[in-house]
Amino acid sequence: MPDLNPDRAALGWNPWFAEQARLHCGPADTAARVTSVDRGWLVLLNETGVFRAQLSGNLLHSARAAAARPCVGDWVCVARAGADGFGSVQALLERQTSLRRKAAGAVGEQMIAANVDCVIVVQSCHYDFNLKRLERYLTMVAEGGATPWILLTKTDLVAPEIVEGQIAEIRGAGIAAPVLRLSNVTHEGIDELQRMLVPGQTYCFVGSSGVGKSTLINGLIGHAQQETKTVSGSGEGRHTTVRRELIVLANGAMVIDNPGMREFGLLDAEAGLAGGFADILALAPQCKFNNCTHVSEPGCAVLAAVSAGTLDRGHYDNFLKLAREAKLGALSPAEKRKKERAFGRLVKSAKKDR
Ligand SMILES: Nc1nc2c(ncn2[C@@H]2O[C@H](COP(=O)(O)OP(=O)(O)OP(=O)(O)O)[C@@H](O)[C@H]2O)c(=O)[nH]1
Ligand SMILES: [Zn+2]
Repeated sequence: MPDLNPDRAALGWNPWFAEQARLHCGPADTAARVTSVDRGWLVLLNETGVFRAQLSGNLLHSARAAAARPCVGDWVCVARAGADGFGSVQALLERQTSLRRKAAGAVGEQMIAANVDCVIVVQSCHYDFNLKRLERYLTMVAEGGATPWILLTKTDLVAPEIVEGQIAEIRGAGIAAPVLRLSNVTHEGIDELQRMLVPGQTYCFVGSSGVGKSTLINGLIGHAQQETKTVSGSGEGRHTTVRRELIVLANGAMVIDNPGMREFGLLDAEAGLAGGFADILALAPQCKFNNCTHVSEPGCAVLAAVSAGTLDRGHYDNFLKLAREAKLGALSPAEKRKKERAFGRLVKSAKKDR
C-alpha cells in the first residue's frame, strides 16, 4: 500500500514517489526530502521534522556519477537513527523533474536541483535582459521537465516602455511562458508573484548574479535567510548550523535557493560578458595595461568611467561579480583553466574588434 501521508504531500510527495518508495525502500526506511547537501552530509525534511543524514556506503558505491547522488529537492529513503543518531540514506527515488547543467568533458551532468515544479528564470530589465541567454535557460528548463516562468526584475530602474519592449521581444521569439515583472524596491509585482506560488509546489529561481534573486527570496521568506539548526534523528546528537536551501514559505509553497544557482549562472557568464557588458568591454582597450582586470590597476578606463559617473557603479559591480564567477566557479581544475582561457580570448577579441 503506497504511503500517501498528507503531511508529506505538503512537501511535494505524490503517488509517483510513493510508488518509487514501494519499489526501492526497505520496510524500516522512511522517505524524506533533501533540503541541502554539504559534501557528504545531507539535511533532510519530512513530516517528523528536520534531521541530518549521510549517504550509506552502498549508495556511495553504486552512485559513482555526481548526478546519481542526492541533491537539493530529491526524495530519498533513509534508515533513521543509528547509534550516532543520524540518518543513513539508502536509496535515491527517481526524479520527476531535474535542473542540471551539462558540464563539458568527462565531468558529465551536474545536478542543480531535483523535483522542481517551476523554474523561474530571472533577468533584470535594467542591464541584464538578453533574449539569447533567456532561450538557453528555457531550453535547459524544458530538458529537465519543469515548467518555466520568466521574471523581469528592477522595473523601478527603467521606463515602462522598456519593459513592454522586452516582453514584446520575448513574445516575438515565440516564447509562451508566463512573464512576470517586479521591483524589490517599490514592491510592484511582488503580490502577483506571491499569489501564483501554489502550496506543495517547488519553485527554483535561476539567473545571473545581481538580478535580485536573494533580495526577492528574502522578501518572500519575510526575513533574511537564517542559518538553521538541525538535530540528529534522536534529537540528542551534535547541533550544527547549516544553510537550508529548500525553504517552505508561510503559504506552503517551497523555494529553492542554492549555491547551484550560482553554478547555473556560470553557464551564461561568458554570454553575459559579451552581451550585457558590451559597454565595459568597449572601454577596456583604453586601459593602460593589456591584461587589465579593471579592479585596481592604474590607468584603467573602466574605473575612470565609474569615478566620472559615466558608468553605473552597480552595473560595474555586477560585471566584476560575473568575471569572478567566470573564472572561479565551482569547476574542476581542468574546466577552470579552460574557462579562464576562454575568458581571456573573449576579452582579447573584444579589444581587437574596436
Ligand atoms: N533598483 C533595484 N535594485 C534591486 C532590485 N532587486 C535587487 N536589487 C539590488 O541589486 C543588487 C543585487 O541583488 P541580489 O538580490 O543580491 O541579486 P542576486 O540575483 O541574488 O545575486 P547573487 O546573490 O549574486 O546571485 C542588490 O544591491 C540589490 O539591493 C530591484 O528590484 N530594483
Ligand atoms: Zn581596466
